[in-house]
Parts: sequence; C-alpha cells; structure tokens
Amino acid sequence: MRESHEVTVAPQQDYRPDLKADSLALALLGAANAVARVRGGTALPQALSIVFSVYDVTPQARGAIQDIAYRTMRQLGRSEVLLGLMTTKAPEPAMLDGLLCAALALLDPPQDTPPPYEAFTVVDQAVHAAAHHPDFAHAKAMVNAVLRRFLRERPALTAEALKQPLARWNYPQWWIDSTRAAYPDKWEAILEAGNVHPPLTLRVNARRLDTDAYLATLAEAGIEATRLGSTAVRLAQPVNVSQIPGFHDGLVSVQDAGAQLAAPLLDLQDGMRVLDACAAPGGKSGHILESADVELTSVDADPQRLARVRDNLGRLGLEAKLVAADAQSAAWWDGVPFDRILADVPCTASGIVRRHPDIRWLRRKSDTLQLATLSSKILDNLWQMLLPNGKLLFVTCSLWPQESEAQAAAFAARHDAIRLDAPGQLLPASGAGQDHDGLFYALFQKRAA
Ligand SMILES: C[S@@+](CC[C@H](N)C(=O)[O-])C[C@H]1O[C@@H](n2cnc3c(N)ncnc32)[C@H](O)[C@@H]1O
Repeated sequence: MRESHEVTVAPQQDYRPDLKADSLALALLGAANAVARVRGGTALPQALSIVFSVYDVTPQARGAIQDIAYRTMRQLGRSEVLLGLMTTKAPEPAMLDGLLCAALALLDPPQDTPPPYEAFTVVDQAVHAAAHHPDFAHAKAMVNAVLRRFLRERPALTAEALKQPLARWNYPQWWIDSTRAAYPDKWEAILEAGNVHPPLTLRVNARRLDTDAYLATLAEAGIEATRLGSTAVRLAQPVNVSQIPGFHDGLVSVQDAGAQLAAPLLDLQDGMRVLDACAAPGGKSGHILESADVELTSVDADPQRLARVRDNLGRLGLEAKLVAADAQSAAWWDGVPFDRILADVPCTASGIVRRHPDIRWLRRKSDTLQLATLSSKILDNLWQMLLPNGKLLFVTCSLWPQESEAQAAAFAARHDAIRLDAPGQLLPASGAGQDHDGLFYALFQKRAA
C-alpha cells in the first residue's frame, strides 16, 4: 500500500499579503485577521497588536484596521445572519468569514450613519484582499458574488435578517436573555446603549488644576467639551491622546465618568493606608493619589498589567507600592491593616461593552458564576485586612446581579458589614448631561472592635 502524503494545511494567519500599505484591501484583511483571532478567544486589543506586528503596518493603516475591526465587532451578529442567508455553509477559514463580515460592516452601517467608503470600492477591495491570501484566493468569486448580492437585495435581506434577535441586537442569545431576565423593563435600552460609540472622557488631575480651568484650556485649543462631574470632562469628538492638552504632563487621564466615582466614595484623608486590590491598569489608583496624600499599595495578579500601573502613575508623577500578587491570598500582606480598601474585582465586564464590543462574543454564560466565585473569595480575603471602622468599596463593571448586588448582599450578610450609601447598579447612559459605563458600587464599613 502506498503511504498517504495527504496533509492538512494550517491556516496561514501570519501571512503578510503583498498589498499596498495604505489600501483598503490591506485594512480589510487586517481587520479580518483580528476578527478571526477574537473568534479563537483572543481579546480584540491583543488581536490587533498581533496583526499590527505581523503585517508591520503604517500608523495610517493601523487606524483603518482598528476602525474596521471595531465596526465589525459591533455588527457581528447582523453580518453572521446575513451571511447565513446568502451562503449554504459557513465560510472557512475563519479569516474568510472575518473578511466578509468586515466588508458587510462597511456596506451596511448602522441606521443614520454614513457609509465610510463607496460601496463599489469595498466590494473591489474585498475581492482584491481575498485574491492575495493563499488560504482563500480560490474564494474570490464567492466574495464578489455575496457582496454584490447584498448590495442588490439589501432591503429584503436586512428585513429578513432582523427577524432574528442575533441580527437585531448584535449580542449572543444568552446575553440577550440574561439582560432581559435581569432588567425586564429596560433590557432593550441597555442592549442599545452597548452598541453606541463611547465618548472620550477625561479626569482632570485635581492636584494640578481645577476642572473649569481645564475646560478653558480645551476651549482655547478649539476642542469642544462638557463637564460631567467634579473632575469628569467629556469631549464632543474623540481625539488622539497626543492631541489632548496636558495629557503627557499628567494634567488629565482618560477615564469613564462612572469610574471616576470610586475615589470620592472612598472618603480619603491625608495619611491613610489604602489598598487598591485589583489595580491594573491603574485608573483608580491614579485618582486615589490625586485625591489625598495617602500611602497606597496597588496589587494586581497580572505582572504585565501591573507594569501599566507604574507607567500611568509615572505620567502623573505619583507613586504607590506595586505588588504582583493574588488578592485571594494574604501571603503578600505585611499584616498592618488598611483604612480603606478598593476591590475593583475581575468580572464579565458586561457593563463596558460599548468600549469593548468584543466582550460579548468572547464571554460564555458560565463565566458569570466562575467570576462571581473568584470575586467572593477576593472580597472575603480582603475583609481581614481592613481596620475596624475602615471602609471597603466593592466595584464591578458588570450588569449581572450575580456579580454585583447579589454578591454585595451575600458579602454583607457573611461578615455582618455595615452597608453605607453608594450608587449601587449604574446602567450605561449616553448623552451630553450624563454619560457613563455600566458599573456597580457597594460600600461597606467594618464594625468598631
Ligand atoms: C476591573 S480590572 C481593574 C481596573 C482598575 N481598578 C482600574 O481602575 O484601572 C480587574 C483587575 O483584576 C486583576 N485580577 C484578576 N484576578 C485577580 C486576583 N486574583 N488578584 C488580584 N488581581 C486580580 C486583573 O488582572 C485586572 O487588572
């Protein structure tokens, strides 16, 4: 018998196609590559940095790849259903599917938003991109046929697609069901809010200047902005951080207005010992140090993410003791209790999907319970580190009650903790007056000894 030489060829995801650096074809292929990696379980920011490095792209191409990848993520459900209506089997490999979804996202922008490119350019460049990739050059006629059919039959195809919740909402079915179960009267508004483009919100460094003075600086620079809170300023149009006045000198940081509630709730006084137990990348650590002269310990289990805390505090000219450790354990603790503890625990991040549209496609339903179990262990461990009369602020960026209110109620009961006033569940909101992610805050005080 002759030996079989048949081999299965692994997809060449790292292959750099020979396409012009500033072409839409390269941008579509880069986005398709990132989307395929997200399907494989990689978060979109990491997927994009891999693509930028293997494709060795120009800054301009990076911007285009990123923009298309984020658009594609926001409309992945709708594009998947449309593809299901136009093809007999799911396009393979994953990058071909990603290419079609990326092209559809450009051809089929959300209602009332202009298409970013001419339709014929998108089709032409998507076919060109397919033709240049060895894994699916054979499918270039299919890419052409599918995209042209979409343009010809768009009203009928989208009407048919929108009958399916996956296309209507652009979330997996379990996510839609969970939102509906938790918020029977508001689930539609919550899902819509997660599909809105987030604003760029800044936190003004109160050590350096006041918020009105910074608004005046922005106005002088011709940047339109509104005040959202004591230190929160929302830009009318997002800009690159390099164009934000004073960013590099630590006058401001990028931080959602909802996240800016943490430091004031901690009721900080000079001289306190404070623990930020899940600190990376350091947004709240920075705010704590801007608010009072405290002795801050910032802990995070991920040493690479902890390095970002050092960078962020360095830009602000502030310092904390940085510890790479597991907040479920006390092995790293010197035994001296803290006056204040911030527990911004790991969670499903279901409240920040407008900033991270990949999260809904990466998460599994079972993650909620797993993460709630981890965070309850973290909270129980931290409680022993708090002084009598001290305060612990529990924060999540989740919308699921299992991770938030149910967790807070169970924690208070387990430890006989006093529950102080705090916002509780903040639902995501977009607008000039109120604009924040979906976060949860519960504040506990330890009884006097
Ligand atoms: C919601 S993020 C924190 C955001 C941060 N507080 C800020 O404002 O920039 C949660 C963090 O918890 C960290 N983490 C996850 N499990 C942990 C554990 N067991 N112990 C300590 N940190 C953990 C993650 O690495 C992640 O950086």
